[in-house]
Order: sequence, then structure tokens, then C-alpha cells
Amino acid sequence: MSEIILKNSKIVNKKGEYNIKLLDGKIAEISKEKLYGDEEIDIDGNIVLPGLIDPHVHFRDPGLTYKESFKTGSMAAANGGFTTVIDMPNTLPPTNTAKDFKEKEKIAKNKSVVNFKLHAGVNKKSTVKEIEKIAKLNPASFKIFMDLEKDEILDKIFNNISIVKNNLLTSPELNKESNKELNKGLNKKIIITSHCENKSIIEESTKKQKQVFCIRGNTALDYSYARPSSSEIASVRYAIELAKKYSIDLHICHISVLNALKIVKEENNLINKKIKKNNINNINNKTNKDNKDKNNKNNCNCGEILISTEVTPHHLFLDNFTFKKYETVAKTNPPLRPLGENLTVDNLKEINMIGTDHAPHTLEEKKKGVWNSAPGIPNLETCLSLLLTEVNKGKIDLNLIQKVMCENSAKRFGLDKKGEIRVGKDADIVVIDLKKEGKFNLDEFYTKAHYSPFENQKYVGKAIKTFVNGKLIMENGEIYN
Ligand SMILES: NC(=O)N[C@@H](CC(=O)O)C(=O)O
Ligand SMILES: [Zn+2]
Ligand SMILES: [Zn+2]
Repeated sequence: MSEIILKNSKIVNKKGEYNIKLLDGKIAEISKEKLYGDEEIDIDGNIVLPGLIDPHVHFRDPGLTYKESFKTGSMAAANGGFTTVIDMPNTLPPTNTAKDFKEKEKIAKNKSVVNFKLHAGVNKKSTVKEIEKIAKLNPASFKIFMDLEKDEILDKIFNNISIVKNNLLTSPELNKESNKELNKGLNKKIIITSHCENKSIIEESTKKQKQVFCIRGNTALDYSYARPSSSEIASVRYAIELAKKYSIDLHICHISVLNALKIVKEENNLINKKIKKNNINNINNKTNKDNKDKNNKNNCNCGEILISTEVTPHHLFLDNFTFKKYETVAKTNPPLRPLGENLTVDNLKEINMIGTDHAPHTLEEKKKGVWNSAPGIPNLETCLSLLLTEVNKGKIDLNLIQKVMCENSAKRFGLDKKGEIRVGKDADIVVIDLKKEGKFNLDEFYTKAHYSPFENQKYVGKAIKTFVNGKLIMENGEIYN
């Protein structure tokens, strides 16, 4: 493969301009001195960020490709500066079995223009045996739609996953040094990703909102009251309770309520305190082997779980007033929240990562009335520019963007070679023009979804080049394939 030199690049947190050599899909050298290669690309003093990682996309492939395919979805990703996406399991069929998981991997390999990883699906029908089979395929996580199941069922699902986790940890077959492939799945922590909304609260509130219809008819705004903030808060509490009960890492996706975030923060503080205390105990007991073993057993991960959070651009930038203008086009789960209950960019530093929840549907499916319209907003091609606009306003800095859109998702989902501009890391890079101004124009997008509550909104700052595995695949909105 040829050596490409990215000339005159600015790197976040570093002074001056650098030359970056890309070779064999890796970052081979970074230097202020002139570097030589087969091809030079002038970055013109623009900023290079690690390729963005989206931990939450719905590419609808297989089965629902009329909404999006791995091809169009990944092109939209590249256009938005993303070089890795993690796809959700709710396709047709869903990736709830090892067979369907492998099938989707094949599809993605054939069609995707960016790197990918898959979340596995799990529901009340998933057996321990099937979950174990999928776990060995190294999914990013197991995704649970908590809004679709009753609490007792959710307990059973968490329990089944914890049985698999313990089986894997103790399996002599998998612990063999020689069994590298399987070990990969074993060494990776099992994570549950949860969509947190409480089913029974939604059902009750929806019934109430539908009764309002008899008095004044329903508007899209009613959808946000049919799935109230209290439903997310209750569900976040329960997910944490189950994660602690079964000692499993939890990733809460598309968090949308300020008080839900507070609960996670408090919980993580308690966990950190416990870890510190256990560490001190372990040091104190160091000389006494029996005690030490006993302590380690007692620790057994209990309390040592990690709870992470993810937020969408629409929950950061919009509140439920948006329904007035965009009606059901802005319908999504969890819904856009009332002002005061919602999250804003001011909260971003307390959230681990941004997941776009790119959830494309056809315009027809989006316009079937308040209750029957499909929930979901496409975001891959608006996300970065929305955030860069905030950088230009002085509300956030590029360092934070690098953390929540690159570093943190890489660390959380086992993408060790990604998320940083450093020698030895994968040559996944996005070049941004921080001053480029424009308006979101749906006709310039690659996603099949032809709607957005950000349509025609002005932005300042845009991805102008995307490199995937050392290859330039997007330049000024054009995809090379
Ligand atoms: N976010 C949504 O409103 N919809 C998602 C499902 C989901 O993430 O809950 C979809 O698949 O369309
Ligand atoms: Zn969801
Ligand atoms: Zn989603």
C-alpha cells in the first residue's frame, strides 16, 4: 500500500502544524519535519480529529433496506466524518441469534464503506445457549429494549446474560492460551446496552393522552407526554439495580432527562468510592494471603461495574417545542423533552459519548399521525456540524468533541486501535474545516431518510475529508469508493 502524507495538519491539544504519514492502514509517523511518501495531501492548516465513532446506528440491513442499507448508511457516516459505526440489532431478522449475527456481519463486510461493529440483540426468548454463542462472536454489547418488556422479564434477561458471563469466565476451553479467537470474546467485558423507558408507565400515560383526543384532538406534542421523563427515570433506576444485582457493565443509550443523568452520576460516585475502599482493604491485607483471597472473592466484581451514558444530538439541541414546527418528523424514542427536564450541550461534559441514534424511516412512515408514525431521526450527516457550531460559539471545545465522539466510545467498546491520533493507531481520520458555513440541505445527504428537524438550519464547521484505514473515502461531500 502507498504511503500518504497529510501535510500541515493541526492536532487537538498540540501546538503548531504536523505532517502525518499513513501506511498500511495505520498512522506510521507524526512529525513537524517534512515527511516523504508516495502521495501528499495538503490539509491546509485544518484540524484533524480521530475518525468519529458512532456507537448507535440503525442501518436496517437486512430486511428493511427500503429505509436504509449498510451501503447508504455507511456513506452517510463517511459524509458526516464517521469512520466506525456500531449497528443496532433491530433489523429483519433481528441479530438475536449467532446465525443472524454472522449473516449481518457478512452483509456489512460487503457493503460498508466505513468500519463497523455490531450490537447483539437479546429478548425474552433468548436462551443461555444462544446468548453464549453470540458472546463468542464478540458483539459490542447486548442491547435490551427495556421499553418493550415487563420488569420480571428484564430481570430474567439480565440473569441469563450474567450466567453466560460467568460460564465464559470459568470455561477452561476458553481460558486456553492457544484459543486466541475465542479468547477475544472472553477477555472483552460483557456489556448490556439499554434503551431506558418503563413499559407500564408508557402504557398508562399513552392511555391518558389518547383520552385528551376526545376533548381537543392530539398533536405531536402529546407524544412527549405519553412517554414522560418519569418513565425514563424509573427505567434507568431499574437498569442500574439489575446491573448491580448481576454484576454486569451497563451502557445507557440515548439518555434524555437531566434527572436520569443525575442518578447515573450519583451511582458512579458510589461505585468509585467502593472501588477505592476495596483497593485500600486489599493493600492492608496484602501480607495475609488468606485474607487477600477472601477479599478478592468478596469483590467478585460486585460494585465494580461501570455505567456509561450516551446522548443523541437531537436530545442535546431540541426540546419538545420542536413538535410544533416539525410535528411527527421530530417523533423519536425517547421523545424530545420539555424545557427544564431536557439535557443541553452544557451537560455534555458529564456524558461519556455521543451516539447519533441514526434511525431512518421513509417520509411516508413518518407522517402517519401522532400514534402511528415511526419514531426515529437520521443524524449522521448533521451531528458533527451541530457540535462544531457550538465550538464556534465558544460553548464547548474540540477536546470535548474528541472525547465524546472518538476516545470514549473506542475505550468502552473495545476498539483499542481507534479513537486517537497517535503512531500505531488505525489511520481513521476526519479533517474538519472549522470555519466552513452552510445550511443543512437534505439533497446533499446520502441517507435514504429524507427528513430532519435540523433541515435548513445554519451551521459553522464541517467534515471535509474522511480517511478510513488510510484511504481517502470522502472529500467535500463526495464519496470515493
Ligand atoms: N430511536 C427511535 O425512535 N427508534 C429506533 C429504535 C430505538 O433506538 O429505540 C428505530 O429503530 O427506529
Ligand atoms: Zn432506543
Ligand atoms: Zn436506537
